[in-house]
Amino acid sequence: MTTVIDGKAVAASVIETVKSATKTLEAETGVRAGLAVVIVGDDPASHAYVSAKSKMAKECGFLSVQHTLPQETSQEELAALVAELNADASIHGILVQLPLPKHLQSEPIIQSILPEKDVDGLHIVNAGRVATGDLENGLISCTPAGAMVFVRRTHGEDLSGLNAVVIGRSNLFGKPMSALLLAANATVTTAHSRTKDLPAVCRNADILVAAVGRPEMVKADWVKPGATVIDVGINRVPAPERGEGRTKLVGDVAFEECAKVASVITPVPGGVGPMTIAMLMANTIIAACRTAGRKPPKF
Ligand SMILES: Nc1nc(=O)c2c([nH]1)NC[C@@H]1CN(c3ccc(C(=O)N[C@@H](CCC(=O)O)C(=O)O)cc3)C=[N+]21
Repeated sequence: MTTVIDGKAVAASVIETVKSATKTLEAETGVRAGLAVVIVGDDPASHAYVSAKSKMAKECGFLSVQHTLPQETSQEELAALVAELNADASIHGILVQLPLPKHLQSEPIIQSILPEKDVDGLHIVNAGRVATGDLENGLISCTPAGAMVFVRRTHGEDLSGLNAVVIGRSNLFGKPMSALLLAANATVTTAHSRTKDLPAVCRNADILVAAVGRPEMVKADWVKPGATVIDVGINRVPAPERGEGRTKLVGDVAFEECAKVASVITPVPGGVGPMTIAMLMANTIIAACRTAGRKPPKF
């Protein structure tokens, strides 16, 4: 039987841990975890994500602050807001929603966030800690951190002897995901668009992670029988079967056919997506615990 991972349920269990750690931290130290989310412009999809994050932060018991800046915000104005949040002791986590409007450079903004408040895990210091296998002192990027929760709940902490293949090599996901799997002792291949015979490489994977951004690219004959398949793709595609002009979300994995071969698989929606938001909350309580000199919870 194939297990379809319920990402919403796993995310809910992460959120429960965050809630109780938030209560304990406040009761014992008086420190209330604080998350600031910054959004620039009026892209509707970005606004939907940001409201979901702010709402979840409130549910966790955090101080939740949202800064909505107009489309015409300048680089200097955005940098000034980040500097203000860096200096604000009530804020433990800062997230600047990406992508930024075209006239703004995201890289200098992200690198100006204090690493200890970089709950997105995108600062070079946090990326470097992951790359060097130091998973104790930094903040780990939310989507790979969430995917690793699925991997740990399926295979345990130690992946010795298992082959993992990550399709995708972005700084946002593929590279940190490969580093996390390697730190857990898996034998890791990072595959990408230039990889020769990608299906054959994938068939070698006990753990196959797809993050390419191509709808339903991974087919059943790419999957090793009994493998764990984690789908990180979020692609909006036309769904004429649901009515004219309608769309739906699909992953990078052809779910129905791959589910017949895999032993564990994540769906889209309802897989990795909800975990990304849950791990943002996890990073915020981790950051808050550290500033208060408390040991953060494990996820
Ligand atoms: N600084 C920054 N950090 C991010 O982490 C970040 C970002 N910018 N920009 C945009 C992407 C995208 N992202 C998602 C989070 C949750 C779902 C999610 O919960 N998806 C639901 C479906 C939601 C729907 O129906 O649209 C699911 O997969 O079940 C998806 C995507 C975070 N991102």
